[in-house]
Amino acid sequence: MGRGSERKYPVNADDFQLYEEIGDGVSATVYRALCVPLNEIVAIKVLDLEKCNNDLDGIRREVHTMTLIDHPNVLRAHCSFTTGHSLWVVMPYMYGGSCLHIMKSSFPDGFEEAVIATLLREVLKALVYLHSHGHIHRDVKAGNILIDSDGSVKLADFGVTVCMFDAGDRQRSRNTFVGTPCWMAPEVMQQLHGYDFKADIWSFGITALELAHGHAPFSKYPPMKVLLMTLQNAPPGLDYERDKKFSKSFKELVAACLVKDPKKRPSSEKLLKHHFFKHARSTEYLARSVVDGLSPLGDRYRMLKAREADLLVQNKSLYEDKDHLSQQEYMKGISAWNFNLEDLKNQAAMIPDDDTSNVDNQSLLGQERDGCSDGDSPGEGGSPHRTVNSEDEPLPEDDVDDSQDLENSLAGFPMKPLQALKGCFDICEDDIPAVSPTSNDATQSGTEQLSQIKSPVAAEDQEVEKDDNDSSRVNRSMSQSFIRGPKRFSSGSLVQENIFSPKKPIGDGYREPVQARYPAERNYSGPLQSRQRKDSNHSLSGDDTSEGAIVQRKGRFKVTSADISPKGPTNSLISLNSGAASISSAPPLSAASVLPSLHGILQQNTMQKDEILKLIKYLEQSSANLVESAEGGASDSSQISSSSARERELEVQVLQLQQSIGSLVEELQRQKMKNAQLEKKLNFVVKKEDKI
Ligand SMILES: Nc1ncnc2c1ncn2[C@@H]1O[C@H](COP(=O)(O)OP(=O)(O)OP(=O)(O)O)[C@@H](O)[C@H]1O
Repeated sequence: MGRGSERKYPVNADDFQLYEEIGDGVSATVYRALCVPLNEIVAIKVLDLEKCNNDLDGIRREVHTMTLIDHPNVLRAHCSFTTGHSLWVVMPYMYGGSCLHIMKSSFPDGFEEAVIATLLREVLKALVYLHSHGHIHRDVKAGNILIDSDGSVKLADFGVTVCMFDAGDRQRSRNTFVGTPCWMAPEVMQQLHGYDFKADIWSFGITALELAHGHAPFSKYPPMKVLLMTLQNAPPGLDYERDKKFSKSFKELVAACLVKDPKKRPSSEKLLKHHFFKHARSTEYLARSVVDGLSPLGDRYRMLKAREADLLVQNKSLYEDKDHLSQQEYMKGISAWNFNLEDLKNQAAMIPDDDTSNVDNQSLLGQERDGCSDGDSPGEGGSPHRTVNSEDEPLPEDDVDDSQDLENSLAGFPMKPLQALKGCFDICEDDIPAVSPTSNDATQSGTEQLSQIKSPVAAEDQEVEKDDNDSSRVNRSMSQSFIRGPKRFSSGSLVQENIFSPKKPIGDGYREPVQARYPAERNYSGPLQSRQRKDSNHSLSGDDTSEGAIVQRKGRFKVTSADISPKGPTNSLISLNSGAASISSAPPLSAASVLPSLHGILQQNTMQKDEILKLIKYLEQSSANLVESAEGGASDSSQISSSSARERELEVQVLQLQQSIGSLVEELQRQKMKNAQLEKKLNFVVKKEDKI
């Protein structure tokens, strides 16, 4: 090994003096070290080969790639060698360490825009280089963006880099499932059609949010949930209200990257020309504004480790008797790039029913581990308490509480919560389009719909938790809506908002107060569907966001061409409710502008119908299981006394489920009617257009 640089680096451990630890990852520990013969400070990544021997190929690939690359923004290995059971990879020492560590220690709420623009420009240069040489990085994130004392930026960690030009046939699409879930593109999660370098563009967009907020969207959640949220929710983005301090062009850049359809994402080359990078400065600026004043990397790393350990101790009592598998699952999934959906699902199936609080507590720890400053963030740290409470007894605000995890929502469900979750996975995995009413680029989302049906009082109660729980709503819309009976039908992307609470006014009347309460200074990322809708900048301009150009505005909502993806627009419910009326009342609309959105709506409608049918089936099955288990329980005399309360509970739940099914059937019929109406309108517009 060792076609490193001009200098000849020794390939013997004795020639290096290891100093303090400066980082660790899933597979390795990184040390600051002295290369004695060259009298040069280096970083050495020490990989325990015994631990990684199931992925020796991956390691070889990483090291090989690291020694071949030659770009100022890509971290290149000087040399590597094995010693004992370890592989040592000798690299340039980057004084500032990773952006993740810098944020954790000094910028918990993220960086200012000029810094972000500069960092991202440098990372993008690295990506342009890698992509043009046939590499997908596959692990773009703040933890892999290293800064040196002079402000130079390098993209590191080729543990998951893969060459697209394998086997001479320039294979452009991969079928392996690798990546860190929060940063992972939906197509990588789906494992359906493989993925290409556009997966890096998604991760790049997530990294942009991470740098802006101090943590990645969904980072507080366990991997299973991250998967669900990424697949089901509208893509995360910068919010018009909450992210006021950021420019329109930044919002556009993020929106351009975080489009679920990889084909619609710009290439790294195109992205580099985005006008957002006019905000970028020189790398000396980074040195001055970010690196200067930082304590030595080793000290910072030690401090962070200590904080992490404290947090673990603090939270230990909350989960120590709980299921350890779940902890492992969380830790592994969040931080590992060897991420296996099947494993995850198997693990999920093994988590016992009462694991609800566990997951949340782990999330707290995990986010600390993974660089999420949620411990400092109001609202986000609150979830463990809530969860613990909700396990014993539902909180009064549970009716409208969106902060609970999907697992929590399922806790009251008679069938095993994680079994139910597994069901969700199956739906997601096999039939993503059908379960993704909140598909691409939502301009109005489940989150918002949810907020529409919240009572004002509830909205007030929930104000503090709103930000960090946006992300869970769409997911939970399904579980909550169907599990807790009509009273709790808080809707979401799937179910028409007024169906479960027909007397409640919908629309701005309820939305406004909630939105007005966003504390402007809070910085959370998350799916932020409502933010996207509110963000009128979202895709207003910018050559790189052409797919997001506005096709049509409907009241407060806009339909963008990006919405007109094969998956249809995600503001479907509002569109469904108002679409027919607005077509006839909007005089300047041309068929050309309306048609695509109508097609989208129709498609969406059909998908919703399918989804509802699936859920009905699912609920019917669950309901049958319930009855069975209730009967089974009754026949077992030894359990009679202890299970009578449970039986009553089950009966209530059966009733609720039946009501839910009834409501769903109604909803289905209503949607069918709407569908028919829309079809009529569509035909009418088409005919009109043909005549013209
Ligand atoms: N050359 C370097 N100079 C300074 N710090 C470094 C260097 N390389 C790595 N680090 C620090 O060590 C941390 C762990 O890096 P490493 O690439 O080994 O992680 P990993 O095992 O690949 O982890 P992950 O899977 O989470 O990416 C980085 O986040 C960074 O803070």
